[in-house]
Amino acid sequence: MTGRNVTSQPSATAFAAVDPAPGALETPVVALSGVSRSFGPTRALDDLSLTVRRGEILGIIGRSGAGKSTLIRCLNGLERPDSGRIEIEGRNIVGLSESELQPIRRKIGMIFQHFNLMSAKTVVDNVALPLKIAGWSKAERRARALELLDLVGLSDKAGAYPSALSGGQKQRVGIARALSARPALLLSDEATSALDPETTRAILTLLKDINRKLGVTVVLITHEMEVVRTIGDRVAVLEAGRIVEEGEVWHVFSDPKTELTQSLLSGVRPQLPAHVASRLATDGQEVVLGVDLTDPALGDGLFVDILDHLPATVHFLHGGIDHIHDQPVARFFLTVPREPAALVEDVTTYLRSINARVEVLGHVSRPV
Ligand SMILES: Nc1ncnc2c1ncn2[C@@H]1O[C@H](COP(=O)(O)OP(=O)(O)OP(=O)(O)O)[C@@H](O)[C@H]1O
Repeated sequence: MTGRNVTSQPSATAFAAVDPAPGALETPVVALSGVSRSFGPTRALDDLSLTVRRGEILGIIGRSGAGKSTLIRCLNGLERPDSGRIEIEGRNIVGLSESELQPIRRKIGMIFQHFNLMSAKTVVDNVALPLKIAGWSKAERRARALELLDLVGLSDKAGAYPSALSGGQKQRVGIARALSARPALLLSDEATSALDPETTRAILTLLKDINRKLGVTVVLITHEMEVVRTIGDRVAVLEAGRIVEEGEVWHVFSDPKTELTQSLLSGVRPQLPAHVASRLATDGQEVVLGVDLTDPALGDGLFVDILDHLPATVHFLHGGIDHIHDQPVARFFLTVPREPAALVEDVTTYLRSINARVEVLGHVSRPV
């Protein structure tokens, strides 16, 4: 069997990058086209097309019922679409029999919100389980499982049972198990949703590390925008079984185009202060502007220059500069007096001239 040789240097082997087949580098790890899946009258996936590039971390976000779980189940062959193609490393898996799906499922590791560990098995046996199913010898699978426990920082827990582990440790075991058969693709279904913020950060750091060191492509489904923002390279927004917005994380997070994305990201982007938002009206002496800007010079004084450039009657309400994957992005709110009439236009023209996106959010009466 290929890919099961174990060397005498566990860590080196565990960290070795996944070797793609010749020519596979250009093939996306996942390519979906025109995938539909209905349950009675509900179209859970609706003519969905999506490509996952090799080596990337793709976050899939969407409201409850958007079709995220159905999508992930289609990717690992647990759900059959009514129509469309699902290619895993170039092979269409739609229509394959269970036995034909087995080797493809081995290329896909899966981690879950509630870890799904076997309570009657030790940590090392949990990690080795997929290898047992794949027919590895006892010695080989134990050696591989120990390498992976080393990779996830749990060498000292090999003989423990899951009940003796914390949530974060259980998820590390889940990650080690998912990686045991050297998958090309790791599917993460709300893997940090049951963890506290500190443990979440540690698990995300581990996932990013694994992605970079092993070259494993990661698709993560989550309702936690912070997760995508922290480790995602790209993000796809799902609504009613379709992708409604897709792009690099820093780009989508700094300039979300659809109302759905704006609403999903409201917790991780500066928002209009509540005392102003509650008073927004179609009339009032002050116009409220929302401004989004991405520019490498933002961190080098551009932000201060912009504020300096504005007339003294324009007030900065709230916002600032953030960094998403080292890209400085600014989002802020201004009030501009409605009179003189040309002022709002002058301010808007200036901000647009430096490539900011400016939105008139409404009016408020003084005092703001
Ligand atoms: N086995 C099923 N039988 C009937 N309806 C289903 C089934 N699976 C999913 N659905 C429906 O398909 C739609 C998409 O469901 P899905 O579970 O994929 O959404 P989701 O985005 O994962 O939601 P959540 O975030 O709440 O888990 C929903 O309307 C759901 O009720």
